[in-house]
Amino acid sequence: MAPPTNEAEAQLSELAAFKRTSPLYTPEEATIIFVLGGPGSGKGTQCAKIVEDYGFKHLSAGDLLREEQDRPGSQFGDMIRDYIREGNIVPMEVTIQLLENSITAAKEKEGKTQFLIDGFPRKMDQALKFEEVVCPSKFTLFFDCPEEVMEERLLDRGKTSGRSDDNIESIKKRFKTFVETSMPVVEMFEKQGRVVKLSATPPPDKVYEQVKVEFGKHEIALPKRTE
Ligand SMILES: Nc1ncnc2c1ncn2[C@@H]1O[C@H](COP(=O)(O)OP(=O)(O)OP(=O)(O)O)[C@@H](O)[C@H]1O
Ligand SMILES: O=c1ccn([C@@H]2O[C@H](COP(=O)(O)O)[C@@H](O)[C@H]2O)c(=O)[nH]1
Repeated sequence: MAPPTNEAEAQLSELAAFKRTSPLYTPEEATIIFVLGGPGSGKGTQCAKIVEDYGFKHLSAGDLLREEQDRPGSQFGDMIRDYIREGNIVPMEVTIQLLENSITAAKEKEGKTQFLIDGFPRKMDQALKFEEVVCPSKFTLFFDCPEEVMEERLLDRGKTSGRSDDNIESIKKRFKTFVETSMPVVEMFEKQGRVVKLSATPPPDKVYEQVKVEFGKHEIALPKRTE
């Protein structure tokens, strides 16, 4: 077990986003789509397709946390490693600050205005705080998938992914966290009429066809090709 967890956790309230009381960006300045679904439901696979066609910036909360975990000198590295291995949700301050930094960088350096936030928010406090201090979301794309399908996909991915949590023990913990901690977030957004729910069981191209239909309904247009 990594020792500096408490020390790292004690630093969290010092992060810049948490000193604000209103969102950094308006929905006109940044179109935010949250992408949720159980572990292995195919969020990353669909995000890659959306990026190719629609030009969104894809920000995976899990990838950002893994990068921070491996960044030399990170004060949060050991803490993140423990949370991920146990399938738990890293304290929201870290994840929100990483997402905010990436959104700002993509806006300033790449001129991006549309963002897919993949695998986030996974816990109620993250959902509320992100919309309060970073930007309100447009809607949540939710990929619905049975556990047995997700388990088979993750075990298969685990043969080559090198991920510390693509093993049966961590997968079971991640499913539990998803049901107990993340589904209430989806249910809250659903009550607000802000969820687009799709079946993630068909093959990737079939799932993507549903995504495109829903994007059309929500007036998310394909960029005009110049050539
Ligand atoms: N519709 C699908 N049908 C079959 N296999 C799929 C489908 N979508 C994704 N996969 C495969 O399942 C595995 C998990 O997909 P992916 O990484 O996109 O899921 P994820 O929801 O982003 O997972 P995680 O939350 O664990 O990061 C990958 O190996 C991927 O190739
Ligand atoms: O908002 C988040 C998102 C992710 N985590 C942790 O990362 C792992 C892996 O996430 P993937 O989306 O499957 O790549 C997840 O199990 C959590 O431990 C998080 O803490 N907060």
